Amino acid sequence: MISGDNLQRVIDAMSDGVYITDGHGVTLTVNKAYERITGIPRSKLVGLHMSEVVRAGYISRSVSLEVLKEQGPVTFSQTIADDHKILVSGTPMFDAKGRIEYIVTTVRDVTELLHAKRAEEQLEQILKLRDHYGTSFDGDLNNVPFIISRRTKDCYDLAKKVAPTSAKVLIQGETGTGKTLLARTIHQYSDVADGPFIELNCAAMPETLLEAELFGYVAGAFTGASQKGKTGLLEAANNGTLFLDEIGDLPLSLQAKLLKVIAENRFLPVGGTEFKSTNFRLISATHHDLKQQVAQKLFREDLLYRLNVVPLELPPLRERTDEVEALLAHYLNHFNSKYELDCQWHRDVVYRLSRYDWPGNIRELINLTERLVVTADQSLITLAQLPSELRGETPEGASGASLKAQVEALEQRLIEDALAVYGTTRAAAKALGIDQSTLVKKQQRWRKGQQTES
Ligand SMILES: Nc1ncnc2c1ncn2[C@@H]1O[C@H](COP(=O)(O)OP(=O)(O)OP(=O)(O)O)[C@@H](O)[C@H]1O
Repeated sequence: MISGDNLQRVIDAMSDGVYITDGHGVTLTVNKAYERITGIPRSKLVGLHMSEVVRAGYISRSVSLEVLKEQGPVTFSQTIADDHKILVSGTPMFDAKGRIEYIVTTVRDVTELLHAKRAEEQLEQILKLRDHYGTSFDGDLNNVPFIISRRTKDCYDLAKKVAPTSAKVLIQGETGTGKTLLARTIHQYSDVADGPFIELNCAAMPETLLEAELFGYVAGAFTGASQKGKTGLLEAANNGTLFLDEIGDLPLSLQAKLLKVIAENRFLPVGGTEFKSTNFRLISATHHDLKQQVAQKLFREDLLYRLNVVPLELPPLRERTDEVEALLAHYLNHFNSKYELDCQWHRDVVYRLSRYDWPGNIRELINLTERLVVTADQSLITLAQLPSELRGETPEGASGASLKAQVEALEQRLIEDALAVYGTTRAAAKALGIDQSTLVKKQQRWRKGQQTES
């Protein structure tokens, strides 16, 4: 049996707070951890009845009194000084006659645990965001063949040179020219390479959503906002890189807010009152001529100067024709192994494609290669398999079909091609200058047509 001083030494060695009363609720002792957690010295408590402890204002609620009332164990959580959250559990100890002899209460400070839980939740949220925004790149950068001509090499050389500095980089280039790949390269060669690479396409969503994604929001900031609030990308990119693609499409109101974030390294989440600090490497990209946008008052001049410390320009593929052959060879290999095929380019095809002007640039080349590989009837891909606009023929009018049918067929092909190049109905519709709903309706009509034919 442990008794007297030894019992006190034992409970003092415990990391949770311990509070012991007799069977009437009179304080017998507390341990050192209890004194530390609550800030109340033992000398002030010993001999006091729990109701007096409450009356004296040391605690707001006594678990021991509740144990006496319930004649059984009781647990609850409480907030004490400095916003500390404690978990209080009272357990009765009965004598041989079934009367409560002692009440032993343990007090655990769970503030740290809650912080850790909150941090865990935030981490989970950030990982989700990264999953959503950071994985469009498939594979390891080192495995990407940097198929680059002299002109593109200059651009990559400059990018690698400025990567270890904190200078802001603005990449200019048409869609599919490799802006994201270049931004990732800068990140990989930068001092924050171990941090996150967070990517946001500013043209992809409406203004309010864009603001919520970037700045995050506090719980209940607006109808439909999640209970927990949401970590914004500005915070998720902390100690890493934030890549803002299509920055030219950032609405003016958000341009002003972004400028402030860049100047102050802090921001207010939507609906929040407390600033959050953040520190990230900013890389932006656009296919627009931002100077022209400034002249049209669509883009803030002060923001342009901030972003454009190091301008990098990725030329369109039609100006890098010496890369086309290598790109065709590389992506043919890639899709051959992906689909376990053995397709080859006919040299006329390579010749023809080297002279094509690739409005969708490298992405169009990749999509075309995949399409040709998976639809090939034979291993040699010849000119006959190329879409007619790439073959350089004009088949329209030669088929004898009605004008309406021919227009429809042309429309269908243009939409299919745009989908192949841009990947989504929204982007394809935008490129073709039609509504997304119109494009989807047409697709549905064609699908129905196919079903009735078959
Ligand atoms: N030098 C290169 N060698 C091989 N593949 C490349 C090269 N540059 C880009 N690519 C590939 O081309 C595709 C398009 O590149 P990326 O997504 O970087 O273009 P982008 O300019 O960011 O396009 P968008 O403006 O539409 O977002 C990607 O699959 C990328 O891996």
